[in-house]
Amino acid sequence: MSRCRGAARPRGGSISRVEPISVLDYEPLARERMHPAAWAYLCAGAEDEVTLRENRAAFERLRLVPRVLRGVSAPDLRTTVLGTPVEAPVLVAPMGVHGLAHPEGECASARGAGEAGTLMAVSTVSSRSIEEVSACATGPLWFQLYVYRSRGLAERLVRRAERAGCRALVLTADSPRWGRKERFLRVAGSLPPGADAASIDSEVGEEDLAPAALTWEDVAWLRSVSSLPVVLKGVLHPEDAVLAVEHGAAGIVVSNHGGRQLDGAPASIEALPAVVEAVAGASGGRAEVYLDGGVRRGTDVLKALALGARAVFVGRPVLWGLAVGGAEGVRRVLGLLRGELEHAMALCGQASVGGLDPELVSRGAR
Ligand SMILES: Cc1cc2nc3c(=O)[nH]c(=O)nc-3n(C[C@H](O)[C@H](O)[C@H](O)COP(=O)(O)O)c2cc1C
Ligand SMILES: CCCCCCC(=O)C(=O)O
Repeated sequence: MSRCRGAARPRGGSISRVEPISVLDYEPLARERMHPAAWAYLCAGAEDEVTLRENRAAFERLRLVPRVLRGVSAPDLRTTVLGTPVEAPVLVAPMGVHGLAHPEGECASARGAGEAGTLMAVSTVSSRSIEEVSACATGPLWFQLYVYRSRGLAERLVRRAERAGCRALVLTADSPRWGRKERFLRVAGSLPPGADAASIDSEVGEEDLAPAALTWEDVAWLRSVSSLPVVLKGVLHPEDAVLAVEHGAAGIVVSNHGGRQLDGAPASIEALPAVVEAVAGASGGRAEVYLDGGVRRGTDVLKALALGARAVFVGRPVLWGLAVGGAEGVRRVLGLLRGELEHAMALCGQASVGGLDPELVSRGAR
């Protein structure tokens, strides 16, 4: 399969001659610019990519039921995430090795995110070190932590993230081992140049880089070694959401890792309502719930917000924008999503992202 998703798009390069008008227009343009192995890695889901496809299909099954005559002309998209103001509830997901998409890697992505008025989560396996990214960034950063078998490495990374000014730690919980990205394995045995992991390359030898099988005690451990808020990423079961709150998580990302870990896991948007309900019960609304996976349209963002997400993270489209236009491409991708969200809110009669109701979303025709 040549594309990251199944939907029909214009073929034959015709779209590449005009300015992209939607996020999805960036996908074929990015593919033209990237090494085939890098492209396969970026696109890949795990195994048969059932969950990867389902992330999109589940959004497409949902309907928005607009309210009318509400006098909404300029919806307010501004919000906060763990107290940090953002221009819109559309954040940059932690993704490794941005250097596969652009030589400036995460430095360009962080500039693009900042210029779009939002925050970026920097991956443990970023191509540029957390110090370099922080030096380039024009907006707030969070740091995504993979805990390897060496806990000493994890603690050193946390210290570096703190010194670099990151405002939260995102602990990825869905990766006790790496998902099998067969689409990538079929075309390449290894990643092409650009796939450095600068923050950790300087720290360890290969033998330390196996992921650890974490337990809930590790969440408590992370909280004990840092005063930064901890966000748990990769939660799909409501009981895990409750445990996350009980172990002190300030936020939860409902995520199946963009379909890259357990194939057959539910779509994130399907899992969201039960997690939102569980977190509301367990934390009285203090913990924030975010979503990622398959967000490609402003209407997807609106559906997720209406179903209780405080914000969404966007993954692959940010790398498409990065490949096509560096920092400016990232800014434009985020700007397109923001513009579409604003448009959808106006058409749905919604004045602000704070006042959305699950009633806005329906599973079928009314
Ligand atoms: C190329 C690539 C690299 C990723 N690297 C990481 C990572 O280092 N840490 C992590 O927690 N998630 C990682 N993810 C998962 C994203 O954070 C996010 O969950 C996912 O991309 C969201 O789905 P979307 O791409 O459909 O928007 C990666 C995803 C991709 C596509
Ligand atoms: C050997 C490095 C694997 C990094 C995994 C990054 C990730 O979470 C993803 O690609 O997905």
